[in-house]
Amino acid sequence: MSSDSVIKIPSRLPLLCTHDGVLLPGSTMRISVDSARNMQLVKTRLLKGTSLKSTIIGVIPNTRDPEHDSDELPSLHSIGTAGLAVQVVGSNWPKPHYTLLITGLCRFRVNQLLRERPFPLAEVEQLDKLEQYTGRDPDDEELGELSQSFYQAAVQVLDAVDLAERFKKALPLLTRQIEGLKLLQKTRKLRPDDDKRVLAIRKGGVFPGRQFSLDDEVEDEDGDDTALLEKKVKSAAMPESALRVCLKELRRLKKMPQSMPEYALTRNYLEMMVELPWSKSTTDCLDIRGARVLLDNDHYAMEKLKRRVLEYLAVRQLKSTLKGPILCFVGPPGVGKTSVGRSIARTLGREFHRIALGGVCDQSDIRGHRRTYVGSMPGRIINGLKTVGVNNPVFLLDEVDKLGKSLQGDPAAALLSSKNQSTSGSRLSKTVLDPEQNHSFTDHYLNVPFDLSQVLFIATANTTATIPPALLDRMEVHQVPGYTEEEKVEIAHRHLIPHQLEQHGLTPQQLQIPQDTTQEIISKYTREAGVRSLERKIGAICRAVAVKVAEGQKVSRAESPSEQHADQNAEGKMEDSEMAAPPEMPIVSERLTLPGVAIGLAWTPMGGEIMFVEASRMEGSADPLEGTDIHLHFPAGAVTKDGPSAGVTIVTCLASLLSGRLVRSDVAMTGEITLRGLVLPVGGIKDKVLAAHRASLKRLIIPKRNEKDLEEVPAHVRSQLDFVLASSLDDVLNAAFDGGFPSALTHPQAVSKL
Ligand SMILES: Nc1ncnc2c1ncn2[C@@H]1O[C@H](COP(=O)(O)OP(=O)(O)OP(=O)(O)O)[C@@H](O)[C@H]1O
Repeated sequence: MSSDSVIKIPSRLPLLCTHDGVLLPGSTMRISVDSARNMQLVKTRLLKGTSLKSTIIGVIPNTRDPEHDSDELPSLHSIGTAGLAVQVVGSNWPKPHYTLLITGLCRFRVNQLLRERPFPLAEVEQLDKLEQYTGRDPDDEELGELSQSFYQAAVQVLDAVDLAERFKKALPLLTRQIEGLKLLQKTRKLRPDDDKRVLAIRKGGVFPGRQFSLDDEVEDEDGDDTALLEKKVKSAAMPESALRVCLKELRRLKKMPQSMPEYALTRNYLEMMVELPWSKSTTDCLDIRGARVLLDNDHYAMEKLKRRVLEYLAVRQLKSTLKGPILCFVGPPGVGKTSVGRSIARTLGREFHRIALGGVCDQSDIRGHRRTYVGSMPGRIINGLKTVGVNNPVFLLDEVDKLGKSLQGDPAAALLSSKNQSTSGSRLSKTVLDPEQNHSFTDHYLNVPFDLSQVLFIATANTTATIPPALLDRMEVHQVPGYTEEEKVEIAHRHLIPHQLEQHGLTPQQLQIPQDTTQEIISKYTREAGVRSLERKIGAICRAVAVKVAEGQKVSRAESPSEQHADQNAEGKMEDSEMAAPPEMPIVSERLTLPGVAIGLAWTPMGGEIMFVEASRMEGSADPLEGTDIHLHFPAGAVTKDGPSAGVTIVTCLASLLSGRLVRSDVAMTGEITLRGLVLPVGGIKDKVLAAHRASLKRLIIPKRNEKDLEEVPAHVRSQLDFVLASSLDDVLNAAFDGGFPSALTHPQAVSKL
């Protein structure tokens, strides 16, 4: 190595202060310059200078926060790098600045700052030399060899003037570089603990004396934590297969650095596994006599349902391993379906959990997400088990008729067994409701079977029409019909009022609601099959009274709702739209002032409804009535109308229209009609009768073959209605019109031409 290859820098150097990046000897760096001092340096020294010496400047890190870089001299680091300005490019956009290309030559120390303006100039001492390793260095063999081979490789590429040749030379070098990097990556993966060590060493670097104690601390804390988890896993009493999976995951967890995202995922999984009630259960305390008392105490009326529930419980008592049917309570809202489910849990001494299925349209809602998904979690069944903490709760699957379907799979299928759902080859996927299979229900998140055979499932729905048939097939359906007014009054006084008083912190002395007030609320302020809205109205009264009690007034008796309403409005204290003026009732008579209108009875998922059917005729060309078009209309667009039970009403409506005679306004009817004029039976008789009774109708025309269903109608309701049991169209028309209706056969134009 010749002495002239050693670079010597001037003893006085202008200083360029940098914020971003540190120039090191031997490297080349692009530096953007825009501060006043640096701009001056570039203008007066680099652009005006003519000698090689004038292109050497000192590049020194400015340790002051650039935000506070003012006119004062920056806080300069005491050591900098002398650099050769290879290129200077000026630009005015976005603001005036220069971009310098500088090659670092050697380090220097600032001995004395000679001046500060227009740019700093310093007396410096050169610290190292940038040497060229062109030959073998006897002092450092390895460095020499490396430099030699690097040099040779570089010269080879330099020699290749032809582009193809150059590619051929450069490619193997590039490939080797990539392979090297890959290898490095692989070894990092193999030794994931490295990260942790690096972290610990870094901490140790700051406090060298504590280097290893810090490391140990991290390991210890982590070790304690996983040891605790391991203990929990072992004491969770999980089945063999689940335990195996947990132990495997624990082993993986121990090897993972905490900073790895998978660490948290695995931990969460293990925490979930240990919290599940694998073998925790409550002991059934079934006493049929006690159950009967409890059911009667909790619920007024609903005799048929309570009887069936008792039968179900009795069989369970006699045969503990019963893989019985799943009870499904179907009825309008607010008739006590959920509440009966809760009572069943109480009679058995079991935990109760409600799983709302309304609107669920993704299978993973029930069976969970696989752990590969970000944010994956178990489905509602497993979550429910975690919540109740035992493996034999009563699960109420609420609103099974409102399960949706989507691209994410059919949630109903997740509740059932289905060959299409096979998870691996011929193996059937284990599903929730199938008693033969649910002992090994596999949630996607857990990925190990959980035994659901001890869970008692009960389902509720408003209608069976939208329950997927395969699901319906698994269940034993029990219709829960709506209540009569009298039943509602009883329910209100026995259950709803005491419950609402308690909810609002009132005593029975502070608020007494007389029966006739309840009756008035029911008939004028609610129109529903169940008692939900009634309960809300009672709640509204309680709120109003609570205000008065809190203000110091004593309320001994609730005013009738209309008085109360007037009172509240006068005082302007309670703006409760729930207690608005009652609708005009009965609302029937005014509608039947024209021929061509008849009242039908419909069954909807919300209970029975009276339904007007209207027909009007206009000029037209339709057959069978030459020159006449008929418009048939079913008002109340929001009420779904399907099924054949409007048949008799439509015919009556048409008969009225064509004969110009009025249908009796206190008559409602239901029944299917055949082409030959026979009346066929229909469903939902009890709900329909109750709806007619609510609407103060007097006469009901129902199919003769539905006579047996009248048994379900409470006697006092039956006694207030005049039932006409129709087997033919003549029976219907005779009962619907005052003074009867001449036989259809005497009107040849009305005979079907089909
Ligand atoms: N026969 C009854 N005896 C006592 N309380 C009743 C009776 N029927 C309903 N209730 C009360 O009415 C309220 C509503 O009942 P619940 O929530 O069980 O209705 P639901 O039929 O499940 O309605 P949904 O279909 O909307 O879920 C509850 O407070 C319940 O206790």
